[in-house]
Amino acid sequence: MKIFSAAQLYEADKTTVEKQKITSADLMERAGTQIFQWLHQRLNGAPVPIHIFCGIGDNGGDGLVVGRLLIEHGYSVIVYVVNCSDKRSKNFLLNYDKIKNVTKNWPLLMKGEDDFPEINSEDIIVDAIFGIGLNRCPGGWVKKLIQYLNESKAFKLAVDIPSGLYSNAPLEDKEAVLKANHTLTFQAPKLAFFLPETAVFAPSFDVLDIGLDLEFLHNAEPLAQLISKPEAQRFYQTREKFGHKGTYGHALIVAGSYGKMGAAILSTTAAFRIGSGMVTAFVPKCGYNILQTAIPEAMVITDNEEAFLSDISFDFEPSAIGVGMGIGKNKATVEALKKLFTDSEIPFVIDADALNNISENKGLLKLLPKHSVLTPHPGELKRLIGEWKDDYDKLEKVKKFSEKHEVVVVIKGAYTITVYGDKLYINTTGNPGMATAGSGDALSGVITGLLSQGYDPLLASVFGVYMHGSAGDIASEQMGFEAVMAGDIIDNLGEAYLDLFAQTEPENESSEKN
Ligand SMILES: NC(=O)C1=CN([C@@H]2O[C@H](COP(=O)(O)OP(=O)(O)OC[C@H]3O[C@@H](n4cnc5c(N)ncnc54)[C@H](O)[C@@H]3O)[C@@H](O)[C@H]2O)[C@@H](O)CC1
Ligand SMILES: Nc1ncnc2c1ncn2[C@@H]1O[C@H](COP(=O)(O)OP(=O)(O)O)[C@@H](O)[C@H]1O
Ligand SMILES: [K+]
Repeated sequence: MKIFSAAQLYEADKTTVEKQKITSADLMERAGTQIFQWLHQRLNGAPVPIHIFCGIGDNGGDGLVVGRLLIEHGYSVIVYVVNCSDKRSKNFLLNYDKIKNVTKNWPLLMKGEDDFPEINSEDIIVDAIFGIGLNRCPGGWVKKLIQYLNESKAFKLAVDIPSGLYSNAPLEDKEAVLKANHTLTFQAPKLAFFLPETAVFAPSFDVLDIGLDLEFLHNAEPLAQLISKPEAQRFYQTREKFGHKGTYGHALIVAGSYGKMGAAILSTTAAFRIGSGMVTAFVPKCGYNILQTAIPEAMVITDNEEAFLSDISFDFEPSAIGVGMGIGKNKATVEALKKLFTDSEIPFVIDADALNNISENKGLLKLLPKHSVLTPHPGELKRLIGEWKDDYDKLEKVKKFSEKHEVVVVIKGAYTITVYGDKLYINTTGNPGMATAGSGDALSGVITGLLSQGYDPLLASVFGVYMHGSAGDIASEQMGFEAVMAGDIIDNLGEAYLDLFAQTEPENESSEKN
């Protein structure tokens, strides 16, 4: 699914009105109707008080449509107009008149703090104050209203985007944004929903299709691509009936040091589980027995040193190399990395201490084979590219870094973002159960294993991140977030493959009605 900027959505809006020969008010009616249906399906006529806060733009107009439809269906609704400006939009005014036709009273005009209503914790708040047209940070009593609503325990449903959040620009004041419980967003998710500083305001969302022009949306260059199951299914490369272990490549995992041999075990196992034909682990001497015992399927080559890596030499040609997990920062290891990068031409997956060693010896970057994959968590990324002002600044810096060094950068996190040149791919799988030691080692093994099978570096990254998160989701469903360990993510990679093409249960009839 594509993520568009606010400007693109306004364009899509305009094109749709022209091509479908409808008015912008018709489009607003569609949008408001979708929100109404979402609520109606869930509330099924329940007499719960619904407080709808409408701004004076088209987001407010949507709120008025929702209010009118709810009132027509007998719900208990109070509509407020957050009267922060005289410049009411045309479609706001049209729907302001229309709502008067279905209710005896005009909506309540709010002009300041004295007008803040009492809201009970069982009530529902619909936030239609500001949408993607926000052009400055909410201040004064409107900011106070947002804070007042945030303090309420009532369920908060945001229309299109939580008020105070820019769809694709940095946060100015985190005290002036509505903390929605759920957001119903029109046509396409907004970039702000996926970035750490702003995602907290939209922790869950549904995308409502309001029928914007498909041709426009198809041709528009998105800000980012969202990677869900349909995209992952397209990336999957079928296993051949007559394939043999050589067909699926020979991955080399260069990992481990004294006390951190687990990292090597996790990456090696993950490379196997994602489908690598053969995997060799290159470890310090102290890891020999450990690896051979833990993973009989793997071949093991050892360094001359007992406790760390000092000379990474091997006499075969791997189809992919994953390096860095638990290797430490010994001087000899830095030299070994220099030689490894210089001698190899195939793309690497570079993780953990290999990244930290690069950060401290930036010259190493120039030696990386083109299209290598770097998998930093936020701390490693900071060491690599320096501090950033906000999430948007971070993305711009990573894009430049990716372009300059011709590498794929996987920014790990709750929504892992893969960056290649100026393209962004945002992953949708994964959960807080994966915030556990070694889950990153599992990911680097997964991506190395996919590279070894012939997935190109960008695909291996985007598909690998999806599969890793999906395996984590399956593990969490089975055992709960807290109990998940990195090994459980790896153990469920097979289930993640099965899930990729599993038939979903048909919805039962009653939930289809309405
Ligand atoms: N573009 C589309 O595809 C569609 C948009 N629709 C709705 O239209 C919304 C966008 O509507 P608008 O462009 O009218 O903009 P908004 O309704 O988001 O709000 C902008 C209005 O509030 C004012 N404003 C902005 N920031 C303010 C602040 N901090 N303090 C006080 N006033 C402020 C602006 O000057 C403007 O009048 C969308 O979010 C969506 O809800 C839907 O009705 C239908 C389709
Ligand atoms: N809250 C979360 N939601 C989704 N995925 C997460 C979450 N926390 C961590 N992860 C994933 O788990 C992995 C953690 O990697 P990393 O921090 O390198 O761990 P380690 O260094 O312990 O191996 C990443 O792939 C990250 O995206
Ligand atoms: K809103």
